[in-house]
Amino acid sequence: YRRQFSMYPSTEPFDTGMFKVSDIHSLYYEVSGNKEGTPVVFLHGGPGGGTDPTDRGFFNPEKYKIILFDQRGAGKSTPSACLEENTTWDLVKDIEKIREHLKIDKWHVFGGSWGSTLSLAYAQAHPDRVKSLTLRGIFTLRKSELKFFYQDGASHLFPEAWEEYIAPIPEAERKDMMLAYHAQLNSADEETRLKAAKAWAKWEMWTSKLYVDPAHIAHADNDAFATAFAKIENHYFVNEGFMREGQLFDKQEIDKIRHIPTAIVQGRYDVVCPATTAWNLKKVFPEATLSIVPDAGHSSREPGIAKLLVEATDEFAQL
Ligand SMILES: CNCC(=O)c1nnc(C(C)(C)C)o1
Repeated sequence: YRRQFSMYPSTEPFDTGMFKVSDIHSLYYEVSGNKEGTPVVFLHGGPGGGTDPTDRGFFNPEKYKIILFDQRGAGKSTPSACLEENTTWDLVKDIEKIREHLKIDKWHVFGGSWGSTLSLAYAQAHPDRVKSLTLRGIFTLRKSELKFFYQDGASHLFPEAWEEYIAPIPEAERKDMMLAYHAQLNSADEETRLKAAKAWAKWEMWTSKLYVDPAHIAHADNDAFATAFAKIENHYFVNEGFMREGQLFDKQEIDKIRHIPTAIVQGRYDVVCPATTAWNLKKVFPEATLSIVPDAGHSSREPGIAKLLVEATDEFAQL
């Protein structure tokens, strides 16, 4: 099955639930695959993107106990799109709370885009809990990365989509798009919030694949998804991920994880999280393997990216 489709079939979860992690937040989680298998936690992107049942397909269900959860305010977690007590470090604590709740000692960690950011932050905070790292579309929220995607960079490759992205923002405010969107995404006016959320989400869905995928773009038409995705992403980005610039590359941080078996998979034509960040990571973390997929953009569903991600998890399942 895998040889033909790269990814595994999604098997139904044998455990799902809502797990209270603070006075405000409860997280949706699910466990599928092999109850006695080696555990892996999937960290979704965005932030605020939420999980999809097909995300289980990156892992052999006969070998892995597969844990998916929706991060604070994302997907089925409640309250939806809530920005209170929602920072990188709250999420790192949540991952540990879920690990303890499920009585797991150590687990594999898998994350793409924002999920790669959170995977690195979690592993550097708790290296003794991480069996391996599978990372895709490396994103570390440095100013240059955010500027390229939201202010001046990807805009030169997708001019028609860029015009739609800037449309809700008055000309006078376009010199700082993230800040201008922050005002509209948090407006008291619901129509303003929703219009901005859809335009923000649509920009990312338009640019996530090498070949523009109308079905992917259609995700931005879902009010609840667009609102959570846009509000939470923008909140993290205007706060630069609640990290020092380049923190995840600091020598004392990287040295905590250089012993962990790590696979990096990066699309050559990823315009959301360009390859320069994956290259920067490889330079400070030479023990990690880096595969640059010649015919792929950002999405984990690009055929060349999905294939290498599954090859990595197949290999790590033996650890
Ligand atoms: C800048 N955000 C990139 C990211 O984490 C991301 N891009 N798409 C997603 C979803 C697939 C979760 C929608 O996440």
